[in-house]
Amino acid sequence: MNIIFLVEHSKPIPRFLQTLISVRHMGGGPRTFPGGLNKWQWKRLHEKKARDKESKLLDQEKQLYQARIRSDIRAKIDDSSRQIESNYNPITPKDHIKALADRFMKEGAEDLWNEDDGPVKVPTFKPNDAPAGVRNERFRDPRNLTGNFEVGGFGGMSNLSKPRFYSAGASVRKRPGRYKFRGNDSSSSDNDDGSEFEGEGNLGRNVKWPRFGTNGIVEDEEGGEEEMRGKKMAGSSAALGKYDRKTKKRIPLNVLENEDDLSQHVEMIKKEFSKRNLVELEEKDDEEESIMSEKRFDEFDVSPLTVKALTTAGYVQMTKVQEATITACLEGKDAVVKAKTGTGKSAAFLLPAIETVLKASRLKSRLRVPPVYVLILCPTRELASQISAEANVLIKYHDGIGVQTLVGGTRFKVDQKRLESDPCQIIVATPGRLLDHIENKSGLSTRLMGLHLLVVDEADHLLDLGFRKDMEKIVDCLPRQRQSLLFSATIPKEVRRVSQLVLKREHAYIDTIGLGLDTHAKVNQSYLVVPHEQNFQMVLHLLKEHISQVVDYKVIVFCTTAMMASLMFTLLRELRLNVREMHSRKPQLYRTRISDEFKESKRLILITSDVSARGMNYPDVTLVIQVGIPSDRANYIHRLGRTGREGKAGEGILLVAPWEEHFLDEIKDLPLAKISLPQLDPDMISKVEDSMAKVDGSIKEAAYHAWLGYYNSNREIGRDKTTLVELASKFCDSIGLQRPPALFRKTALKMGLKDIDGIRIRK
Ligand SMILES: Nc1ncnc2c1ncn2[C@@H]1O[C@H](COP(=O)(O)OP(=O)(O)OP(=O)(O)O)[C@@H](O)[C@H]1O
Repeated sequence: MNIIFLVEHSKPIPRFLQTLISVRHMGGGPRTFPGGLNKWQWKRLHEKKARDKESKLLDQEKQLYQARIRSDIRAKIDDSSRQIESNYNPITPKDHIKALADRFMKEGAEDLWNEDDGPVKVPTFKPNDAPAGVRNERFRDPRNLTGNFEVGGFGGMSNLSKPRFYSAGASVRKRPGRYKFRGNDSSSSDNDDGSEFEGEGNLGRNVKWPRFGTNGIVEDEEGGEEEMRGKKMAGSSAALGKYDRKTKKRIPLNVLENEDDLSQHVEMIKKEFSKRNLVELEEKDDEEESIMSEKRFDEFDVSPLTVKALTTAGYVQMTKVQEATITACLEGKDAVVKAKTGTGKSAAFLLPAIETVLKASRLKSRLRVPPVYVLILCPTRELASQISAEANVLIKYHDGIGVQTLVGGTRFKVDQKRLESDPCQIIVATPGRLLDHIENKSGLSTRLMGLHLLVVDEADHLLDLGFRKDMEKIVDCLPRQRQSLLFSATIPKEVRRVSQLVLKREHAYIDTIGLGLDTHAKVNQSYLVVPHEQNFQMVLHLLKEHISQVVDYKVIVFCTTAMMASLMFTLLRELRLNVREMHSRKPQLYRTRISDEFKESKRLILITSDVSARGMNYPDVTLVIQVGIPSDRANYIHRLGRTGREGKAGEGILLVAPWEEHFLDEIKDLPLAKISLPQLDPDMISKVEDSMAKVDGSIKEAAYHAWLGYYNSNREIGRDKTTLVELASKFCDSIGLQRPPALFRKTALKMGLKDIDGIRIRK
């Protein structure tokens, strides 16, 4: 039935009518559907979607089912291992006797007792009460005691893993008053090796159950002794406990000795086990620590020319992160990848980047200006250059592929000219400069519309507040149909949440660290709590010590800010150390030169700020010193990650002032050892003071301002402004400033320090 609605155009259409109209529109008649599809194509598309969904659900079911089976098996294994463990606990002779006594006090076994033996109790026998070794049904049944029966001794006591008992045919001969036990075993093993239990006596009514005296002598009720030749007859008498008339209970010495042997034996086994476990753990640690995988690049769908370039560069095997990510990345999936510092993440995203370009170029080879197929974003200029350099190594044999770097600190026009003259398919950029190009309509925006792959290196940093706005603007200019990959050594939870800004909802999370440490086990980490006034002296002391121990030393000293790095550099240069300086206040050309020099050299100390904290691959750094707390835990990990790269060893020392100790809480899961404060050489202290006096006042003033700015923005320290300013004054003293430098009124206002005692405002 057709319903026709007459709707007055001037009035808005009511919501229910809108729904009905849209329903009717879905009805029949030739119509075009989104994407220019006709009705049947649209229908088929939806049928396919439904089928895909169904198969995905089935897949999930299958995985769940397998997981359930796995967990069942694991639970069973757990149970059985727990059982085995319980058998490891040797039963004490007392418990053993009690268990035997209990057994003979079962219903039907009353007649085994004399009146003298005490009241007959009928306790319920719990199978678990039995000693580990007592498993012989015939022995359990008292009726069997009147004839021959098999006993195997107390095998459960020494055989810890599996109960072995009564292997040989020990016999009790029915002869009243006499019990003879014969055992041909050695002292160490129980009766499972064939020792014979030979007892004589009336084991029927009124039987007197034998008790054992010392040295294998069996005592009867009257104290008569019977010879016991079986060495391991410990505690097989049921007639003990408080009903034993004997005032002095004699315990066979050899039994005790054996008990001792036994416990020693158990200890030995335990030690052996723990030793073995330790070795296994160490082996596992080594295995986990190794960054390499067994796989080779040529085992994956990587172009032979890339494999050739990799081989030329000395890469044959993949690293673990490369193996873990390559399939998902090549399949075009979005992914967040977390892997430790220095484990080859750059190549892990460069390989799929190159494959993306190859595939895309095949499809759209006739375009005049090639689109940018791959965009790699990273936080610093040096890192962008480093990634470009690595990309150039990998595309060495691909003639048609080009990489270009867009970073700040270089001339914009030069960038533009290069973009026009040599259009490349891969761009490595820092967000600021890329935005400049996009906003200046240099033609790059159009080329970016053909983007296939976006890589965000150091993703947690780029999605952090400092870069967030720029990132949002950039992502807005990119096509939605693209693959996005986020890489970092640290992916805090908040970052995973905001990663939706870049990623599709359905993306892979590849974490090669898992529950392990975020740092490398081969990097020794320690911290020192240093009073403020000794900070510079302590750095000098640590450097001198390291230099004296490591011939080819290569040290990075991280300072909290650029200006603090500048002060530290100037002081250490004054003290004639082989230092270099690198931070954001230096011109780009200088930074590039220092970065290249530090890559190549040995016996050099780089004094730097956080511009060097992430991604920089300076080979063979032997020590990283962090002076003052880093901005957060992730920053600590990245700074430390400049040493111990490619699975090598390294060392990291963190210097904190007593009021910075709260930061240690943030990294309490990391293995930092506390170093006690070393005695500083008075000569060295005065040298530092002399050199500090020679440092230019403007450097110190800038350092003071930077110091105040850094700690003022620290959530913990910046909260109490009065204390902050007091600490700042102490810092002033330590760098030889007579009084705190004045602040601009505006700055003081912004920092919330205007009316705080000790803050001077510029007139
Ligand atoms: N398959 C490989 N075989 C040998 N060396 C490799 C391989 N992959 C990468 N490398 C080397 O490992 C070093 C570290 O790589 P890279 O800089 O990519 O680490 P990263 O994981 O990105 O570190 P960070 O987290 O600090 O950024 C580099 O020197 C690189 O050349």
